[in-house]
Amino acid sequence: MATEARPSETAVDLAIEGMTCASCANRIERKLNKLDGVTATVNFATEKAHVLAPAGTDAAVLIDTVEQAGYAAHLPAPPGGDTEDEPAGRTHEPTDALRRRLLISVALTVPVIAMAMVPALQFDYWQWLSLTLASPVVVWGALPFHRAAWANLKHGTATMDTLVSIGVLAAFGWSIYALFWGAAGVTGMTHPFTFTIERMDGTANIYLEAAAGVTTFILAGRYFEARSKRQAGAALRALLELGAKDATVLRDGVETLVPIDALTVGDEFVVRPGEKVATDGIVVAGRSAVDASMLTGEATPVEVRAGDPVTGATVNAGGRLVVRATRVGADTRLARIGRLVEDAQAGKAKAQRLADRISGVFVPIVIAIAVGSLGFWLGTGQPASMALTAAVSVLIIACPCALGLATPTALLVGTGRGAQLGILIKGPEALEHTRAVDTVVLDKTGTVTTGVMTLQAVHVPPGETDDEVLAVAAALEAASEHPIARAVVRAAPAPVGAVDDFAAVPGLGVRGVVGGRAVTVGRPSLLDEAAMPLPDELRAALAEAQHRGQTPIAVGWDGAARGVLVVSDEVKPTSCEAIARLRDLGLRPIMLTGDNEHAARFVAAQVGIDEVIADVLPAQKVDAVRHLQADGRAVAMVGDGVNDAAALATADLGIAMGTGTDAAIEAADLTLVSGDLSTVVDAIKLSRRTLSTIKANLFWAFAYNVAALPLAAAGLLNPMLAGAAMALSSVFVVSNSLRLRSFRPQKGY
Ligand SMILES: Nc1ncnc2c1ncn2[C@@H]1O[C@H](COP(=O)(O)OP(=O)(O)OP(=O)(O)O)[C@@H](O)[C@H]1O
Repeated sequence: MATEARPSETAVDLAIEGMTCASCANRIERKLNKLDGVTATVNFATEKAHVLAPAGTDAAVLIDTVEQAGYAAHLPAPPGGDTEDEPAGRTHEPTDALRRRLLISVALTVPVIAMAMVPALQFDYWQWLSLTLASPVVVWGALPFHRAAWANLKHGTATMDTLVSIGVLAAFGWSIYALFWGAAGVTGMTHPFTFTIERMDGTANIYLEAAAGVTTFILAGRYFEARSKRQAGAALRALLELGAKDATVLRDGVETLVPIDALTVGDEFVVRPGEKVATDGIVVAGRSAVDASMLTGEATPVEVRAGDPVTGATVNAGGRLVVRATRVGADTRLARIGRLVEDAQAGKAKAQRLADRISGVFVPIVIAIAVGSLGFWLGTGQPASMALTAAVSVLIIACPCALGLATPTALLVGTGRGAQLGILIKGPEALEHTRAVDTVVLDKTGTVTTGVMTLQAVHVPPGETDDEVLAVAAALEAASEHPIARAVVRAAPAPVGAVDDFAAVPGLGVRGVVGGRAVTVGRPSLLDEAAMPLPDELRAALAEAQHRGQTPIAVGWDGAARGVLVVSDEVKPTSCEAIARLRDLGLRPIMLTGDNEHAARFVAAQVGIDEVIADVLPAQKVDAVRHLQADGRAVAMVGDGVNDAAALATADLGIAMGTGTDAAIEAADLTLVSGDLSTVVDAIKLSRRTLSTIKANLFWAFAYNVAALPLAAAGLLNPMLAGAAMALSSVFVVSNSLRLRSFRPQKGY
């Protein structure tokens, strides 16, 4: 997850060009971090740098620093703004150039390899034709590697490109020497492969097929890598491009089409059937069904009418709507989703940080091993050709490009696929957290239930009227965001007066002054505290409502309890199945709620949860999670409310409902856009699969390097085969990551 900027800092995102390997990202990161007060994360897969710099830092300084390191940087186009131009103009071009370079190199390399391998093709002096064909490949085909190696050299560093460049040039240089000054150019045939150690003058051997072959294989690896990287990023771009491009604004009854940027908060705009909702807002007129499947993966359109919120980029499936804009530009839900996904993709998993560090020290060590094996074989009296083969193979095989790609590509694809399904994964840490989870703690209201409460009954003692109690309670509750408060306000008979000195007591209720009366609404204990104990008949009504599984709240003012309001909500249609699926996954569901025990058990029984922790205050929710953790459980917490935020952050894995409060979403590791509980299972499964993909990638990339190095140093690997194997390992890692694209939720989409 990318770190948030503090007030004294600014966050700058830069698009970086010219990185060829993960160690380039490391270098840029180190350079930027050397600047005073700067913390930078550079991601090779997304080709972006996320920089936190002291407030007022000029982006030009950062760009300069990147350029000094030998790469190009520029400020990226704003998300949702020029996104159409950006991928078409910028990202395709380097891939096309790379493709041309690759195709020409392939055409020149095939005959070189064929001549070296098939004795029948070795006419007299064939080596000179080989040289003619291989030279452009080694010089021009491998130019990106040479250029990068040169830039590195100037800065006293070495990267993967250094290995490739030295390896290719060494093989080529040797061949030239052998042809012009040795015996290679005069005999009819040489044995190009050195699996067997030849005890003869090494100058009879040339390695042009190796030099050209390595270049071509690595170019191919880079090309496929670049292509896959683009494909992987496409999911996110598709998401950001979902937004409407213009809006039909309604001013003084006249409809005008304006570009989306011209829309401001408070504007009313028209959405005709089939059109996209321009931005987040509240319906002020009309009735329709809105299809939000592109954001939530939820196939069934949702009914909306005046007063209901709608999200930008969703599609109006029914009638004409007039919507008042509440959020525009970077504040919209779509923009926020985009940022969350991008942040997630920019993050680095712990394992990857280790891989980055290793590849940082790896290159010099490899060069040392290469020089060492060259010296060793020469010292033991082997022909120079054999010693050179070993050294070049070491250089080629060691390039741990696959290592650098292991995490970013899997994250890119996994989080991209998640975004399509309405599962927002905050970063690699979130993935690591899903691994061990064995217990899922679920908040009740808004998570297992719809969170839309309705007033069921009003009980008043003699001398009070239902309407008055309700009206006074509603006046106070109008200032609260709680689902209970909304139910009371909705049910109130007439508009009621304003409230002064409003105070919410989390998990207990609300207090304030309405029309000169000091009013308290909430749990009976809150009224007890205010010396307004409930009379017996109200206590009886309260107990009865609780037994029915409902939520009663007490109302009192001026020193006396005035009534009991009973509210309840319904279980979400998908909750029951979701709990069953959580159990299938081996997870233990527990309900944790601030509501009364009876109401909690009533709901729990409907969805198949048998463990209930009820009557907990918001602060105690954290304690409950800690308790479970102290028992050795790895806890996932699913919640939606402000009162859940601390528990979400405390849990090993916090999962927020996208329909919930911002506080909950900020605190969570995963956000489920749809607010559908059954997505929890998919989210855990997708996260686990992404994590295991990362691990498999890292394992294979590492195992390959570790296993192949000694073989190469022993002179048992031909440089060309080393090049092919190296390229294949990168391609393997990237395609393994791409398999995450096929992740399918169990059902319902
Ligand atoms: N605005 C309010 N008006 C009336 N009662 C309230 C209000 N806020 C809280 N309460 C009382 O406090 C109790 C606990 O509230 P809290 O917000 O902690 O949990 P909840 O949201 O109802 O349930 P959950 O923890 O499952 O989300 C409620 O059941 C209610 O009795």
